[in-house]
Amino acid sequence: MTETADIAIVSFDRFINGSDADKRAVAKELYDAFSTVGWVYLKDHGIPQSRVDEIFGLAKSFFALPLSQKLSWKLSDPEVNQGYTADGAEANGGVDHKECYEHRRFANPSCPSSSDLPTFKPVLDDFYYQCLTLGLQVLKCLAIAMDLGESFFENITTRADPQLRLIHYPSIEKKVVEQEGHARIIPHTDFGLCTLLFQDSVGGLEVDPFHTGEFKAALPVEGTVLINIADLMMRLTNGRCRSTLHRVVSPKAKVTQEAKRDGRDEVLPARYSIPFFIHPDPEAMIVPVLREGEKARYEAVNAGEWRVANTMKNYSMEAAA
Ligand SMILES: O=C(O)CCC(=O)C(=O)O
Ligand SMILES: [Fe+2]
Repeated sequence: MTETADIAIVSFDRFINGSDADKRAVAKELYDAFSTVGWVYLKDHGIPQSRVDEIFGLAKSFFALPLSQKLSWKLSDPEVNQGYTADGAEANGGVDHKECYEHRRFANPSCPSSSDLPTFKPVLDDFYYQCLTLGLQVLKCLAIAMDLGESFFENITTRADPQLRLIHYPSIEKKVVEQEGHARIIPHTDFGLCTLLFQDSVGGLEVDPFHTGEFKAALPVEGTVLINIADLMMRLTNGRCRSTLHRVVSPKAKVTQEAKRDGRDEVLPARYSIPFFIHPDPEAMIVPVLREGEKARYEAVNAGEWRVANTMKNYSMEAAA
């Protein structure tokens, strides 16, 4: 049975409302987590649970629409990277069993209108800004921990256009998702600076913190948002913060006799999750910040080109067309 990943639960309240010493203490806790497993559960983060529940509700209403209607908002341009991606249309080296909707900050040409889903856009826009505010605070916290100067990340995120993603993993037979090369989402690292991840209570998210091939469960923890380091932050910190592999598979929860008897253990329930991927300004150059005597482990990359190239790798735009 998969063990549980050792991911710290950190209260963010002392960073938002505390003294300078409190802020530094939280910054150290975050940095310790990000430089080891690469993940943290953040609680008291300022986004009310009722709002998070509301967004899960919106996701359910959206994904419950007929496929033909969802396809009218199809994501088809990696530079715009906004809209709907059907189950099977992502081509990232394996077979995922999921469908997604991406929402952006500045333009959402492929978004349901108020006549399709009355509150969808305004509520998502609002949630987007709550996630952006929290994400920028987390970056500030990291800048303090690494003595980069409080506004280090502010300077490279003034026009940042992160990606709010709604994911639906449909109910599916276990034997389908457990085939070789299949998963709800196959092992990957995220490629921006960091990701905020809200998950429902179903479970199945696993991380391989030290890249040993031993995936461990990152169980849902009520009232928290998971934050994980992504590839650009790893490059920027010359590997000090770690972007680690993760995947979503069958939850390893105990099966009750009752569920076994009537066959419910053979079918996974639907799962929903909401990642928010934070990317820097497209013109930012991501150059490793070195400590004295240290050699750069990564080449400088342009954040905009990096994002488009990695988005293209993940989607088979032809298949989706
Ligand atoms: O659904 C999840 O919990 C993880 C999603 C994820 O890793 C991703 O979209 O990059
Ligand atoms: Fe991910």
